[in-house]
Amino acid sequence: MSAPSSTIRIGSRKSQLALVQTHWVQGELQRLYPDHTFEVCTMSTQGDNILDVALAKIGDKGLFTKELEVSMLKQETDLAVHSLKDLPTMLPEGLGLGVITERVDPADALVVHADYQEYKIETLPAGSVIGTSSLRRLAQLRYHYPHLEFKDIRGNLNTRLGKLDAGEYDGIILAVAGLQRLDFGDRIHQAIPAEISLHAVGQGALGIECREGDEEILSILQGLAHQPSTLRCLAERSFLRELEGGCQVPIGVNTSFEGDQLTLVGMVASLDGKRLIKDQVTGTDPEALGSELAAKVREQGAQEILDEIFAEARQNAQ
Ligand SMILES: NCc1[nH]cc(CCC(=O)O)c1CC(=O)O
Repeated sequence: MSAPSSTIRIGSRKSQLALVQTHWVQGELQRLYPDHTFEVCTMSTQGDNILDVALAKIGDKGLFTKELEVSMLKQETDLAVHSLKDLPTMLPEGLGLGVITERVDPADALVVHADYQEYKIETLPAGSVIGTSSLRRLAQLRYHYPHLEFKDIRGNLNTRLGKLDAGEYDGIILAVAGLQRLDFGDRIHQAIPAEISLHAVGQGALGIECREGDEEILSILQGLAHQPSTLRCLAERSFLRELEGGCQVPIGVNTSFEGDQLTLVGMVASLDGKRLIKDQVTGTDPEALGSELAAKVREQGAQEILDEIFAEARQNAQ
């Protein structure tokens, strides 16, 4: 006789993007394990409740993950689906990153107002107003295009596109992945080349968190594993962890495979866009690549840039 089927509870934020991602995971797991029942439990996180504050200024790690984590530790849910880039590199005791799914395009995208259709990021006229809430996008774009103006933008995808179309911005920068997942792929005006904007650590992949040592859940999650995406994202996360950066620091990466050789490109930039330190390493051990690259950019002054940003964040928090 087979074991009685059990119900596995999946925690998710309530945002549209989170729900699309969670329902995709639920569907895939249900297809792979038809004898189990997969149930979605939605909850609000701290990050969802402070939509009108400039996120960058909050700078708290785990803003979008804490409530989901508490519920797993209380055995109320069994796993949580995150955009990997929102998942801190250090997880609470008792929890771990169970699996990384196949990554979609990790690039950033330029979305433009109707009057700016003729331009690309590299041809936008001086003074064009670009909306972004990401320090990483801001610092890199300022570095390459000091003649553009940058304005903070918050809210979910619909809100942001609405503000753009209403004329508050000439263009905004969003992740290709989020736009595609929410069926706004037709609004992608330009995928910004990696030479201009290195993407966020883990961008475009999902990270599924679960209790450490929960062998049943860990083995179920292996059904969703994607090896190349996992190696790339682990190298990126190792780089970020070594630099002790959260999701709100101007750190960008890019990874690529040539045979079994993984290349990790990483950069740290100052918020004024005046300094940008970028380097790369190649090898096969993702954790080692991340720490090796962190050491290389540190030698070139990355730590000073990060220390300035942390000092300013502490001052803002007072
Ligand atoms: N910062 C919020 C966030 N978290 C995940 C995505 C979607 C892209 C992804 O899965 O990496 C987005 C939106 C964005 O950056 O435009």
